[in-house]
Amino acid sequence: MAEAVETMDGWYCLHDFRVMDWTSWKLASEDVRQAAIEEYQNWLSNMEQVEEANNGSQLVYKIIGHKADLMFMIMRPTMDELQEIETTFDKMQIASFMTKSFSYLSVVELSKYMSKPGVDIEQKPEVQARLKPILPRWDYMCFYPMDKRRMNEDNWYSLEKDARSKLMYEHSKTGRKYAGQIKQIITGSFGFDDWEWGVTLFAHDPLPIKKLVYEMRFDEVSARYGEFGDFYFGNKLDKEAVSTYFHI
Ligand code: VOV
Repeated sequence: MAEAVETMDGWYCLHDFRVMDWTSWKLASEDVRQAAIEEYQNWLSNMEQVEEANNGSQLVYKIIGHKADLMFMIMRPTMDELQEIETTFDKMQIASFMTKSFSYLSVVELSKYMSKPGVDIEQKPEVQARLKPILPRWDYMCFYPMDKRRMNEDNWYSLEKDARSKLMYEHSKTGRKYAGQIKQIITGSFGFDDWEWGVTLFAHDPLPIKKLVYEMRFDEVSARYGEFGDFYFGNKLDKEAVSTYFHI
């Protein structure tokens, strides 16, 4: 039996996708729309305070295409907080103009493939900062879930740890070429959701995301073992731009 790699786990994470019912929104009175926007902005302000206190982080993206209109990426120290945030949001006026199209539940995960035996890197400040990240305010975001294949000869989970480490090292070399252009957050979802990992990529420009994902397809770990779900791509929706976004 192959040995599992140890993981370090940080904040819990919910990717929550909503579709806006623009027809009902247009039919609502100006007063109802205004009240819904204000309630939503207050909610965002409360969430920002949590982030300022370093107790979580969140971002909202406008998704391009028909899979969703908005994506909320919310990170908190506990799963309970995520559940509470989701319920609070569902009870708000603005949510009655939205339907839920997809969600993804996971926890920030770093594996110990790259760490030296006998060295506990988990308490290092830079590792803690990656496990409990304040999300980058970068303009573009790409999210997709993925699995490692378990099929005939190509079974990631029966590969020896050393072989997996080598493949992950090659993977990291490709990733590092995009330093400064792309930030990645890998969240693990074994037992929490339908896929094994969530991949969230942030960039200042959309194109490096395409180039990185394409280049990685040729790394053995992706070419042989990668299975991918739906891709979501969006641009950031700041609190200051909320009124413009919802304006009719
Ligand atoms: C910005 C680029 C970038 C960089 C630098 C990078 C580096 C690294 C390192 C160093 C490590 C291992 C240690 C750790 O940190 O866990 C990982 C780990 C992982 N990655 Fe990665 N990855 C990137 C980017 C990156 C992308 C684009 C993808 C999607 C793959 C694709 O083909 O679409 C991905 C996936 C993963 C996954 C699923 C894991 C966990 C696998 C497991 O079996 O445990 N990743 N990754």
